Amino acid sequence: MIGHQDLAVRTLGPCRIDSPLAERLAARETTQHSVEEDDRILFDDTLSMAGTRGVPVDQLPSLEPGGPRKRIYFDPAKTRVGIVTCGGLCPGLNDVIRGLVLELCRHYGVRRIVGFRNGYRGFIPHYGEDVVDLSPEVVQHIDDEGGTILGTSRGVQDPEEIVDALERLAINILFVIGGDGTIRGAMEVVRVIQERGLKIAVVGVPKTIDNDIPYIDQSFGFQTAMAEATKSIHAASVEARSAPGGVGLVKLMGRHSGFIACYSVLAKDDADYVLIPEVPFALHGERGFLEHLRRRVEDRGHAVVVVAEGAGQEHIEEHEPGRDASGNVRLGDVGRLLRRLITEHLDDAKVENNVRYFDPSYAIRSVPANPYDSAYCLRLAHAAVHAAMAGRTEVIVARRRRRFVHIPMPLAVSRRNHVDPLGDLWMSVLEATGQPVRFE
Ligand SMILES: Nc1ncnc2c1ncn2[C@@H]1O[C@H](COP(=O)(O)OP(=O)(O)O)[C@@H](O)[C@H]1O
Ligand SMILES: O=P(O)(O)OC[C@H]1O[C@](O)(COP(=O)(O)O)[C@@H](O)[C@@H]1O
Ligand SMILES: [Mg+2]
Repeated sequence: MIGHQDLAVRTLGPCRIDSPLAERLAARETTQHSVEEDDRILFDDTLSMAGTRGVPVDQLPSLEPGGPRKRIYFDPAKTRVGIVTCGGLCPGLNDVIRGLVLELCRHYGVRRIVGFRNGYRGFIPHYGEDVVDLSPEVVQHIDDEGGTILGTSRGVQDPEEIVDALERLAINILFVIGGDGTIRGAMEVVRVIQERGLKIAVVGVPKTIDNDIPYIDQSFGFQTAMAEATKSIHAASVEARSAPGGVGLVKLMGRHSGFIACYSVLAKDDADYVLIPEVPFALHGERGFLEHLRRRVEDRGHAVVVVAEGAGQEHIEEHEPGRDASGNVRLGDVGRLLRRLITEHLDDAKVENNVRYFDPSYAIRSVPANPYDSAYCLRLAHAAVHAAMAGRTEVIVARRRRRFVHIPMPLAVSRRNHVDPLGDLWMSVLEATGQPVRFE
């Protein structure tokens, strides 16, 4: 069970410098829309969960609110900042970079910001990467493009060498924009910073199109990626309805978590089946997926199947799971497997069929953020700057139940966020598709 110690945020030291934002904060108080800096945000949000703690209200587990502080730790005029993006692409990376730079420069008066190129390898001399000077002029329109102007990479790098680079460049604050791997890497960097007795803040902005980082509301870029995915579902539906025995099959990203598959199906209510990693399914037999699909095609003349890339891995026999440079398990191709099995099964049953396979793959994550995600990215960037200037470290900024909060990095990587097979989201998916609760 999560307790106080899991939610405690580390700081570099007391805040002794008046914030340039102090004047406009004077009238702030906790309301429905903001939380005062000394207040706390409750971790549990139901009576039953809070009740099982059996402690007085002021001892309930709570999170530190995000947002500006009246006094800060770093002196803006003497603060040097680094930014790095790591891991897979996600819509909104450029928005976050832009938001960090604009907030640091325009509101805090920080003048020296550098971007490290191509993820953590940008710190390592051996790769010969340059650093990029970042200013409001450089970042002004970068949000018009997908990807990240800094580049990104996978692959573990030596934290000692990363901290060497931070020391060489006299960096006081490092912003890391990345997923669970990036956060684990950042924790290693924090460890070395501590061992060397340095006062460098490391603050993360969590990035994941899979939406698999826990304790936060939907991650930035998710809505954009999900909206892109709906285009393929629509195309699959059109193809399926336009051919005798049409089956539209769409494979979407989602290694361990089927959020993109679920939400895009709810948004484009055209799918008959959704298969996700969290809900194992049987392929064969009377109550298996293939037989159910056959009956659906015979009854209605067509069907649409959406599968998350991490689903049904247990059915992929020849696959020897290797790992990518970051240590992530390489998945077998469930899309191709299903295309073959569906065709064979319908052929064997003498059901006329036309299976059309869609794999939008990188197309859903390489696009620019939509306006909702852009606004969200900007607000996350603001929260990250506020946290770092106030000396918070080993922390990510996140929105949880619509409040901006500081989540300690160890908690953010302590588990993965999954679609709960007993939860409301999966229930809605079952209602939308009409598929059975289990294929068994
Ligand atoms: N356990 C770890 N310790 C240190 N660095 C890690 C760890 N896991 C991943 N990283 C590094 O973080 C970066 C991004 O990780 P990756 O898994 O590729 O993407 P993401 O951050 O999106 O999960 C890579 O450079 C990777 O080597
Ligand atoms: O081919 P790549 O770049 O390794 O990325 C593929 C993976 O990246 C993702 O888009 C996101 O993964 P990360 O959050 O670990 O970067 C997954 O959905 C997908 O499996
Ligand atoms: Mg990851």
